[in-house]
Formats: sequence, C-alpha cells, structure tokens
Amino acid sequence: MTAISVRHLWKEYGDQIVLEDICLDFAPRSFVALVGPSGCGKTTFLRILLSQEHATRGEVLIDGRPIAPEPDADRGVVFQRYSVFPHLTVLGNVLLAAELAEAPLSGRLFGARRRQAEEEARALIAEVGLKGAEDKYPAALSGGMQQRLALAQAIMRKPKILLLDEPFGALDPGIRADIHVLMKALWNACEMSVVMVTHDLREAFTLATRIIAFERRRNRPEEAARYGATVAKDIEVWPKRIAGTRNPATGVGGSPDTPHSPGRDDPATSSGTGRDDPALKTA
Ligand SMILES: Nc1ncnc2c1ncn2[C@@H]1O[C@H](COP(=O)(O)OP(=O)(O)OP(=O)(O)O)[C@@H](O)[C@H]1O
Repeated sequence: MTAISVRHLWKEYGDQIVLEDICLDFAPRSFVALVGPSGCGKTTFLRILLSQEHATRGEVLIDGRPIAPEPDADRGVVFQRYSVFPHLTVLGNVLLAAELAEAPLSGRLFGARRRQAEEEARALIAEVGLKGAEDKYPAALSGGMQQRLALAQAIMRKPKILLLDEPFGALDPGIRADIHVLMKALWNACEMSVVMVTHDLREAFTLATRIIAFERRRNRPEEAARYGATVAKDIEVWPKRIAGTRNPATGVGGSPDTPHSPGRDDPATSSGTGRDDPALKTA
C-alpha cells in the first residue's frame, strides 16, 4: 500500500517557473488522472514522481520517506510511444523487465529462476491479451498491442506506483476503449497506485478515482515565465471507485476488504484477441 505525498513542490527551469507550490496527498491504490493545458507541467510532475527530474524546492514522500533519487523498480512507467525495446520479442521485453529488476548488472537470470520468470511473463502476456504474439517483435504489433506490451512490461516488475504519460493518446477510440477495460482490470488486480497524464477528460473520468487539473492562473504574457502551474481543480470521481472491488456502478457494492471478483471492468483474463490485434490475425 503506497501513499504519495507532495509537499510545497516547485520546479523551475532557469527563469521559468513550471510548477508552483504543489501540495497533494494520494491515498494508497488511488488512480489519479492529471489534466491541464499543454505546457502546464503535467509531464514534468510525472517525471519528478519517477525521479527522472528533481524538484527545485519542496519534497515528494513515498510512504512517508523521501522519494529515491533515481528511478527504481518500485515505479513503473508507460509513455505514449517507445516504451518497449524494438529489438526484443514480446516475451523478451517482458522477461527483461524481471531480469533488470532482479539482476540489474548482468540483466540475466539463470536456471530455475529464469524458467519461473518466463512462466510469469507468459501468464502476464496472456493476461494483457497478447497470447500467441510472444515471439513477435514490436514492429509487427499494432499501436494498441504495443501499449498492452508496455503495460505488461511495466507490471512485470510489480511496481508500487505506475506512472502513465498519455499512454493511450495515440490509439483509435475503439481500441482505446478496449485498453481502458484492461487498464481498469490491472489496477484492480495489482497492488499499485496509478498516476496518469491525459488530455482526454472522458478517459480521466472513465479510469480515475481522482482528477487533478493543473493550471497557470496568472497567464499574462509578461508573467509567462514567472508563475508556474498550481492545482486548479481536485475532483473525486463519483461513484467512488475502490481498487480490488467491483465497480459500484454495476450495482454490486464493495469495500476495500472485499476480494476481487470478475465484474464489468475486469476482462483482463478473458479479453483474448480484440480489435487492436490485427497482427495476430496475420500471424
Ligand atoms: N528539461 C527541460 N528544460 C527546460 N524546460 C523544460 C524542460 N522540460 C520541460 N520544460 C518546460 O516545462 C514546461 C512544462 O512542460 P511539460 O512537458 O511538463 O508540460 P505538459 O503539461 O506535460 O505539456 P503537454 O500536455 O503538451 O505534454 C514547458 O514550458 C516546457 O518547455
């Protein structure tokens, strides 16, 4: 259970203030969507949560402790594109995630542990709907399949926090709807909090438990570099979503103690081939 606390966070690049005094607390297992106009600092905020960037002032605490200064296996990330390695197969990509987490220097696992990791990778590949594509290279996958692979790769490392930077932004609406279903199922099934940057408010309301809007309130041109974005809106999505329980919208209630059971949001294990899987059909 991982809580994220952001305290009086400022980010400046030279004279430009990008983020101004951001204070936020994300509860364990939240699914937070970050929205806001282009250039307001959403990706910068996400990169700070990943430790690819560092705050100029203020701090980020994970479970009450200062965030690790470098990216680590506790934090997974999926970008809009290019999250996977093009020279590795689907299986190779997912397996590498386990190898890098467990053997960061050699990047290799051996013997029984490797066989076990391969089994886990194959199961995860099936769970994200890519069964049958294990030996394909990313170039032979559609955009939707590549993002499914990127999710599998990130989740293989069992991150406590999954960071998503417009991961579905380049997908067609139908394909996006399919992958939203998968994303919800993964969030329900995995012990992780999710922070997702999106430009799509509908997507934010479809997936998130909470929506944070960043905005530069004082947007006069002469002040453009002087004032950063602050939290303009903080919306809890209703009906309330709780990870690991059925969607209350289905009419079947749930509580954090209720074991996960398949529901409207949970076809990850049964999704199989879908609209975004043309490469499977030409296999
Ligand atoms: N490494 C950097 N050096 C200097 N300026 C940067 C750097 N990274 C980001 N910026 C600036 O910080 C501001 C915020 O950028 P960021 O990419 O975080 O915005 P965003 O809200 O994610 O935008 P978009 O929605 O268009 O992706 C921009 O003005 C950008 O030019």
